[in-house]
Amino acid sequence: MIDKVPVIILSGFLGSGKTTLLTKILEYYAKGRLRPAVIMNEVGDVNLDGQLVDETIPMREMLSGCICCTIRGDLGMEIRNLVMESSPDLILIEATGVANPLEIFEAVTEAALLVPIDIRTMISVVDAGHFLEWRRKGTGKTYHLIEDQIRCASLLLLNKADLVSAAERDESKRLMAEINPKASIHPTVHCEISEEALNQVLLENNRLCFEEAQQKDPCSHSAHHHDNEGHCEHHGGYDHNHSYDHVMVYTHYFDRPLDSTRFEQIISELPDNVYRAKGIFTEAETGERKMFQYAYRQLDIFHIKPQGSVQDVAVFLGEQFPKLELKRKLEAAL
Ligand SMILES: Nc1nc2c(ncn2[C@@H]2O[C@H](COP(=O)(O)OP(=O)(O)OP(=O)(O)O)[C@@H](O)[C@H]2O)c(=O)[nH]1
Repeated sequence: MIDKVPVIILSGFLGSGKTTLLTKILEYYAKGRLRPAVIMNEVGDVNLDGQLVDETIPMREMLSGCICCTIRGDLGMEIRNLVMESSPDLILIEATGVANPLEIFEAVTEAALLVPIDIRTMISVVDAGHFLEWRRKGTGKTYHLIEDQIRCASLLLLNKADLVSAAERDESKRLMAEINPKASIHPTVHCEISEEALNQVLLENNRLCFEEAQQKDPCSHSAHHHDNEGHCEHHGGYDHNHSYDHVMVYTHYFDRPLDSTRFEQIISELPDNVYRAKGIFTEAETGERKMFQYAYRQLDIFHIKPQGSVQDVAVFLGEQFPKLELKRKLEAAL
């Protein structure tokens, strides 16, 4: 009998901390001398998060679409190639922040027809402050998507606990437990989770939560478009009406170094409907390459030595934000 390669899916809304968690899990496996492989999926056409993963880790990038819908058909082949080329002990899939968890589960289940893999668990990372803000609104595709990401996980990280008060952290935890009473919930800062908790979830087979979620809600709110009469379209196709439809991506390439003060100013003035931005640029003052990460009004900029040749680029994700105005401002910062 062929041993099945365990698959762990990392889910969570844009900027919640999935890549941060991925790097922690990879460090944890390195200590145990296990050889993981990674599939990274991005809705934009560049993979910047791959820069944060050690180049010795076998990795496949799936860009310009979402593995749960537009590029779902390619997932099986990517996993198959990864398994054949590097025989990993396990595979970690980092989904896009706008991926519907039930559909990722279905996509990986389809891939299991091509290659001997076994979905082990889904871990969802939730940005504590962002979750509470959406919860207070209580409507919209984004909120329902975050709810689904919570509902389907067996382990929940209530991340960015440093950015909320103790009372808000407790409120988020209580609300998350209402949505998914079965998952264990760990408040974290930078996804620092105990090895004991990781061990438990990674060793056990925890597919239960998303199977239950699927039974409860076969037409999940976030995955399907409701037509004007309120009918829910049925599962079956995945090239239509997806949660990712409402998210806009703008990719801007820089052909020269940037004035970093002006750039920071532009980022600090981004409208609220830009949820996420990230990129690499060359700082005009020093000539250094810098990576920036912007999520939920927080900006981090740090020095980076890119692996391979990466062009200077910024990717913005959000809903209905003015692309042209942003383009004009970015050009003025060159
Ligand atoms: N203050 C704070 N920042 C955090 C924490 N966890 C992650 N971040 C920062 O949040 C930003 C986004 O983190 P990522 O790990 O890239 O998030 P992601 O979910 O992979 O984002 P996507 O690529 O958009 O899906 C980065 O700048 C992180 O350093 C945390 O607990 N506290």
